[in-house]
Order: sequence, then C-alpha cells, then structure tokens
Amino acid sequence: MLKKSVFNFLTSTKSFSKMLSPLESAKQAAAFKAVDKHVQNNYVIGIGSGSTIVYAAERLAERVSKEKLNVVCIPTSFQAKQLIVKHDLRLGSLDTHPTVDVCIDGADEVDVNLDLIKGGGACLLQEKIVASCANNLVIIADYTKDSVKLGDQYKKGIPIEVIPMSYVPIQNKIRNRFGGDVNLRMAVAKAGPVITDNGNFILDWVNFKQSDDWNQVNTFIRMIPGVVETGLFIGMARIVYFGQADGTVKEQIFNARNK
Ligand SMILES: O=C[C@H](O)[C@H](O)[C@H](O)COP(=O)(O)O
Repeated sequence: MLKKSVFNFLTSTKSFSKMLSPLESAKQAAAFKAVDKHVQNNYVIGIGSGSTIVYAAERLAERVSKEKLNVVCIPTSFQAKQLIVKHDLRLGSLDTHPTVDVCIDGADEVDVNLDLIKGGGACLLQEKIVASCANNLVIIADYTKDSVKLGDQYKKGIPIEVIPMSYVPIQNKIRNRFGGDVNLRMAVAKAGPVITDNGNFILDWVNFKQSDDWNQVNTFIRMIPGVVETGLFIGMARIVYFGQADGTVKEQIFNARNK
C-alpha cells in the first residue's frame, strides 16, 4: 500500500509533469528556459512548431496568466495556431504585427555556427518568414540536435518546400549539382505526398556531402524555379538552448551575429 502522502505526490499535476522521459525532460527544460529568459511584457512573440514548442506554449500560458503579461503570439504553422488558441493566448499575424520581438522555435539539427536544419514537421516556410521578422531567434532543442556539422546527427535530410508541378525537375537539379538522394516526403495516414500548410510538397535531400559553405548551397537551391524555401536556416539563430537528459540546459550563443 502506498502511503497517502506518496500517493498525493505521485498523482499531483506538478509531479506528473516531472515524470517525463529523459528526452522529454530535455525538451521541457530548454523550452522553459527560453520562455523565462526571453519573454517580456508587451512582446510580440513568434511561436514555432514541433514537439519542443509545445512545452514553450505551456510555460508562456503559465507566465501570461500569473504575471498578467500582455503579449501577442504569431504562429508559424497550423499547429502553432492551435497551440496559441488552446492556451488562450492572444493570436496575432504579421499583417498587424510585422515586427516580432522574439521568435522561439525548435530545430532538427544545430551546428557549431548555430546554422540549423528545420522542417522535420514540414513547417519550414512559415517558420522562416516569422523568424526573418524577429529581432531575436531563440532555438530550443534537446541534446540529440547538438551537432558539429549539419548532417552529422540528423539523418532525415534537409527539407525543401516545392511547388507540386516542379518536384521532379527540382529533384534532378539538386542531385546533379550536389549528389545525394532527393526524396518526395510521403504522408503516413494518407495515400500520397505530405501537403504543407501552404499546399506544397516537401522534398528531403539525404546522403548529401558536407559543405563548408551552406549559404552557397542554400542560395543555389533557392534559385531553382519551383523551390519555395529550404529548411536551411543559415545565420539566423543567435541563441540555442539544448536541454539535457538530466534537466539542465546548455546554452550556445553566437555573439557576432548581426541581424
Ligand atoms: O517543421 C518543423 C519544425 O521545423 C520543427 O521546429 C523541427 O522539426 C523540430 O521539431 P521538434 O521540436 O519536434 O524536434
């Protein structure tokens, strides 16, 4: 028989929130740290997409309610919009708030220069638009995303959002120029390809060679007609919080970054 005090401890909401797997604890720790450190009253906040941002939205809602903060949230995807609505946060748009104070978002891989691969959840286009409007892009990630060079850790490739009619020529052009494989991302619970929030397809470029100049690679790909955007976020993030399995957070800052 469990003692009543132990039972109460185990069943309280707060205790349950602590009983996370090491990976989820890491995500939560990074998200909480970013929200605690980078959100201020009267801020316009970009809300990223993915599984780590879920913890950030939770923490933001907690702070808004406790501290009576007046903030506006700009979503980077359908999922982000749902999170904002679910937590009763104030939903805004770039039409009314074209300058974002801080954008908090996840990443699939982060290298030593804080260059990123994003778009594992197919949300890269709106994420990049909102990040480009932000005075500060803060990335929250677990320890598995911490990498020296892009491609070292994340094996699912670099996502590229494309106009549907152009996907085959784009596959060929990337393969011919850089090698590797360029796969059309297929849906899991639907026959056919993944369709993004913007009605486009996603190509995942895998088995690519390392580059010393991702900016150049990114520019080449973006110039191919039919490419809408890539999941390469080069020179955009200024601070990354990597949550660790023990709940601590490693902070990586790129001081020289100019916006
Ligand atoms: O398209 C999805 C986004 O770029 C996510 O921010 C990225 O995939 C990281 O997601 P997660 O926090 O689930 O690892």
